[in-house]
Amino acid sequence: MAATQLHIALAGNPNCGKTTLFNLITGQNGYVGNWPGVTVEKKEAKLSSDKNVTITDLPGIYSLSPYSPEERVSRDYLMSGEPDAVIQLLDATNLERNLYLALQVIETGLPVVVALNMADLVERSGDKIDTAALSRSLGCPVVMISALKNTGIDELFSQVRSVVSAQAKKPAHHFDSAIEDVLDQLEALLPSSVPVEKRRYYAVKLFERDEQAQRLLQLDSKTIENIEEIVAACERDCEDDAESIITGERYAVIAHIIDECLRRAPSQMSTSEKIDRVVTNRILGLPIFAAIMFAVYFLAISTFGTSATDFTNDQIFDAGWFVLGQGREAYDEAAENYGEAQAQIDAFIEAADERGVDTAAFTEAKDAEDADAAAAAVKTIAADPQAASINTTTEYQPEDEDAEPVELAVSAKAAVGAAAVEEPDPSDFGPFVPGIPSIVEGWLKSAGASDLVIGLVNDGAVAGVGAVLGFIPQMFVLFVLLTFLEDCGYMARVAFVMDRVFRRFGLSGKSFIPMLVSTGCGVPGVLSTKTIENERDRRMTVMTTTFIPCGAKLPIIALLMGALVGDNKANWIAPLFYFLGVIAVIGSGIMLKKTKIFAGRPTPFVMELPSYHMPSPRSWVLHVWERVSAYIKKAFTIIFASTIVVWFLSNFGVYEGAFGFLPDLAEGVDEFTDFSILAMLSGALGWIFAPLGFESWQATAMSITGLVAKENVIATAASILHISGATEHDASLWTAFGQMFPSVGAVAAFGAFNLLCAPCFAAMGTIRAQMNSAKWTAIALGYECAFAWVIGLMINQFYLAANGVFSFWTVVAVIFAALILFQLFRPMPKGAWGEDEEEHSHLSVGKSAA
Ligand SMILES: Nc1nc2c(ncn2[C@@H]2O[C@H](COP(=O)(O)OP(=O)(O)OP(=O)(O)O)[C@@H](O)[C@H]2O)c(=O)[nH]1
Ligand SMILES: [Mg+2]
Repeated sequence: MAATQLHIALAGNPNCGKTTLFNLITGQNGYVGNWPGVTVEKKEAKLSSDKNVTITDLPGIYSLSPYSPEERVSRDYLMSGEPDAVIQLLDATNLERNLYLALQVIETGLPVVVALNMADLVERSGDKIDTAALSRSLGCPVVMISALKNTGIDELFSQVRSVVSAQAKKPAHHFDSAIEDVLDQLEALLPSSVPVEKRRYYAVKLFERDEQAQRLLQLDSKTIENIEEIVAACERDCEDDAESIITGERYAVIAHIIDECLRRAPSQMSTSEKIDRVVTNRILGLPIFAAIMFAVYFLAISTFGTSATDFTNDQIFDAGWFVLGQGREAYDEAAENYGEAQAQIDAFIEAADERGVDTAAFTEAKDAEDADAAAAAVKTIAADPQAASINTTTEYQPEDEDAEPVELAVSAKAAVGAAAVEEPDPSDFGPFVPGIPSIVEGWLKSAGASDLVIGLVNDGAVAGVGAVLGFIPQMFVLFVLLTFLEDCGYMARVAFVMDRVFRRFGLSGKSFIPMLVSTGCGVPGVLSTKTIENERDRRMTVMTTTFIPCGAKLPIIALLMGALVGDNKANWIAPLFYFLGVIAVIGSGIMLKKTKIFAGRPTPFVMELPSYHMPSPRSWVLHVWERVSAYIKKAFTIIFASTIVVWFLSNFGVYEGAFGFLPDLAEGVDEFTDFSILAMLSGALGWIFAPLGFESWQATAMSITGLVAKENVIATAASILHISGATEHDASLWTAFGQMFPSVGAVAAFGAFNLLCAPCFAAMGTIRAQMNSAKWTAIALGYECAFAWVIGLMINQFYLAANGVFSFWTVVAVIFAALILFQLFRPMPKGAWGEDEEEHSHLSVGKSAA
């Protein structure tokens, strides 16, 4: 190929594999999902094998007469004059439907190569396609390919190159001769500036009364009148409207082509159809979906994922760990002995102090962490006659909270013995890997860093970012499972099943696709609402779709579960938070649809169900990696920056009239963070959350930083807990987190609020762009926050009421509950659905292979 720049467009029906092909030939990583409407914006990239060729992946469309925004994107690009050639991709397992668009694209007069994708599936089904005959009928090259299995791609590009350099041609297919005559008349009326190969396209468009084409051609009023007369005459003859006439003609051409080029294998019920019988079953469909999502969240959060996350949080990002199990046991025993010894000494010193013995030397040595000096001081104190007569006992609670407390002797003799017990060093007990904080602290100390810097790095950055990274294993499991469900084709069925539910309250299954995407991330979720033509439905979907827990909310769920149920008990709670999101969407849908602003019939929902297939390992891995890496990137950028800010805000503050670094300023005060700027700022907002049971400044701070990015909820928790030293006494982040709240009800309310309130900055920006109106953005975010607050209020107040605590807020909660129930169950207001007949959704199953 010469060094000229070539632009090639990838056009085709939704879900025919355009993005898969695009990724294959450009090395990009665009979003592939096994349901229609994945790509909603065009995307460009250079061909890997030839940088002079630019490929444009277009949103899938059914026709060139645009109805929805993404159909417009595709048509405008095709007609912009930019593409030098079009690869018209067809799902070869579903030729009829796909040929409809192909004919229109061929009519545009652009150089077209038809690529029949999914060759592998066709072969498996036993169907035979005569590509030579098809090429003759369509008047352009036809190539069998498989984007997934990478076959036929070289042949495809050699054909593309030859059509680009060949003479432009008029389309080869013809309509009924009466219609062709009319089209000829219209062609004759076109300005001479329209090139010969585009004349038929514009003739057809004028026949269809396409406004855009009329405007583009800048016809004078005389010609327009003329055209109208010709079209109207034809309509009278055919007793049909112009658009339907053309549609009918195209289908007649298609029927003829299919007859000639396709030999079907004897039909039998395919495996796909058998599976669909069960999973889209009227009664079983929903319970199956619920069970599957339950399993997904259970597996991700409660099983493998949890132990891995515990490990990262409590070992890697905390104390460190033993490579061998025996080391751990021996170390634990030694640590227990040491703990007992310390308890004996402390009790002894306290008793001695009470008897007036001077214990200052010991306190000093202990503060200086000088073990030898402390031991020596104990000996000196034990020698004092006042102390020598001490003889009592003390109780010691081992680390393991379930273990019985131990009774220990407290006497001079015991203390001297205890002073000889050395603090165990993990490295003496076999291979030990220190945790990141202690490694970092070592480095910083040796570099002469101050306490402030060590605190900033360890309690701020390492604790915060580490806590977020700690959830990667869970995130990984979640995305592996979700990607599988999306790619194998199951999720497309769920959209169909949900359509039946949504339709009841006037939304269509189309609104479910954005929810599906939002399970990964709300940003593409909100973007994918573009496929919803009805503006009211689109706005409502934008408003509610981020209720679905995205990947970044998963750590919140995991943390909540830990705090709510502790270790391994009732760990089936986690999946419920996913359903909280689903219920919030459905409930909001029902309530909003009964308001004037959103009333209206659901848009008809037509969706092709793709055949089931095993996802290709490459796209599976890529997809999971894409999502996990975005999460990691966020941890090191926005979360990192946020934790630094949180650290400063929680370490600096005013204590006894002076402003400064609190650990120095308020030395010896345990809860010094209470005097921090963060505590002041968040405390001022605490009243908002008081009725929800979490007015503490810590919980408020977490909720607010969560608005920047949801990961911040845990990053901030980890940071605050490390600064205040809470996790040092307590092995796990979970328990320490739970202790920040007055009750289980408050923890649940906190979770509900943070999962349902306005999403992160990125998603809010997307909502703004999608709504394209400041007013609607405010309505959307306001609704989300208010809804979240009300749900949180009800959870906390009803929990309190169940425990016999009533207040003014109990009444408010009851009123809200009554209002919600009223709005949910009152009948649809009269006239809200308009006059027209009820429309039904259609299910059409693509011809499928096993
Ligand atoms: N068996 C098989 N599956 C394929 C092939 N090409 C694509 N697929 C699958 O078809 C599904 C849809 O692929 P996409 O590339 O997302 O389709 P698209 O045309 O970009 O869809 P939209 O963006 O919705 O218009 C995915 O599950 C792919 O893995 C193929 O050659 N063989
Ligand atoms: Mg796509």
